[in-house]
Amino acid sequence: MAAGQIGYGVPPSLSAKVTGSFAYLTIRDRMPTILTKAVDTIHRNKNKFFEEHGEEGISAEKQAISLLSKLRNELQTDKPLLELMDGLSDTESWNQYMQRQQRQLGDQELVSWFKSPWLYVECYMYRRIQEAICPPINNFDVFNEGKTQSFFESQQAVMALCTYLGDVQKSMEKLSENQLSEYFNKLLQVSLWGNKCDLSISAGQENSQKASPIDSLPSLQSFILVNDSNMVWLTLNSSRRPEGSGQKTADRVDIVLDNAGFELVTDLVLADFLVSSGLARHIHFHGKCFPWFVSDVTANDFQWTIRQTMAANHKWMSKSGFQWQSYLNEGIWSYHDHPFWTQPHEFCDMAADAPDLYATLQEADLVLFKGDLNYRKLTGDRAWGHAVDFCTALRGFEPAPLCSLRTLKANVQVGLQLGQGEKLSTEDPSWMTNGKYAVIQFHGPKLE
Ligand SMILES: O=P(O)(O)OC[C@H]1O[C@](O)(CO)[C@@H](O)[C@@H]1O
Ligand SMILES: [Mn+2]
Repeated sequence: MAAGQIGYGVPPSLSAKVTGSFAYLTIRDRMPTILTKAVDTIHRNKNKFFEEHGEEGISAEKQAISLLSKLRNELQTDKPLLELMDGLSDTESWNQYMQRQQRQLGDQELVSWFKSPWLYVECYMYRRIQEAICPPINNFDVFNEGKTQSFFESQQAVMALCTYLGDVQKSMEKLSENQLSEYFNKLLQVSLWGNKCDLSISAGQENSQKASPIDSLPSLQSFILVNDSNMVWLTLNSSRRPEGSGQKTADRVDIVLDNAGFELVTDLVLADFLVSSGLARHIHFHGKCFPWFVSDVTANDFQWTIRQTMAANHKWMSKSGFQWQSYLNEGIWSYHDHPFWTQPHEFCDMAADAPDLYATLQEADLVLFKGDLNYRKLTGDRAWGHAVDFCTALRGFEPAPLCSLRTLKANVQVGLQLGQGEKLSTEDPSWMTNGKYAVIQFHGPKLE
């Protein structure tokens, strides 16, 4: 059976069919709010569109507002999903996926917002936003304000983090293996908790990081439900080859990014540490090729964040920014944005639907997946039991040793101890969706 097909023991996809479920509340409440904010943002930029594009900019603004309002009405009245008509490079793939969804539903009911898988319709909404914003304003990122605000309002935390990185790097040569792994664990957890800052769960409410990210780690420790940091450390060390050993030396870690703003800075700091400590020789970053889930990183966000860090009036921030830019110039770091990351597929379909991307990930020694949406795609956004193995939920998706760094914002979680989920539900009924808990969840060869 092909990976991803419904087979024995594969539970159903989360959907809004379950009234009152988190999927239902997201589609009924949060997604329309995101569309309303998008309409408001476009309206507020009307003059900008006129200045840049004259009358054409105004008519594109009017069209975007009308299409987004129509989209919101379709969503709120559970209309059938519509084929995309914008003829972009991924249009055909999206329309084929819709036909695949329709085949799974059969001809009794049409693919629609409250009946089809939540993962699919939420991704589809962001692709319809892209369709609504036509030339000449098609490069306008309707979520840009929120992403830049998150960065500006996290400056204290960014400065503290870059200062910490600078201090660690000053003594890097003298660090023992234990000290190195200590710093690694700290910066891995900073990147993990950076994922709390995402705008789609807050439907765009500000979410900047105020306190020092290092100082808050001890108080957050008990909220990490699965901590496979040791497996990540062993994987990195097993893939490291002594210089000149003639063995594979291109140690490569891929980071599948999530949110811009503070979270992206935590990922850049972690990546800098991996390279400057010698734990990895190359980092491949994977971002989104158009604005996605409100706060996800696009190429523009990636470049903007590095430029802002370089330009900071703070010694360690600007030092970090220049170091990051030179990693990019030297090819030690590289940024990629394959269309698959902005499509609705579960990751167990990647080998079949994006074999080129799967082959790329297979070249990595470790792939870090940031955030909740990536976790939902890793597990197919299905109603697995909490004690089901992560490996089972991956359903054959294993291009390389991988680790999810995720704060829980959707009600799918696997790989827990027997009874752990039930215990959490009594202690904190919204534990899967309130963003307070997190996992560092690894899948790969067992190493001693
Ligand atoms: O940015 P992250 O961590 O992927 O979080 C996005 C999550 O927020 C939500 O929009 C909240 O429902 C989820 O649908 C989505 O998985
Ligand atoms: Mn996100």
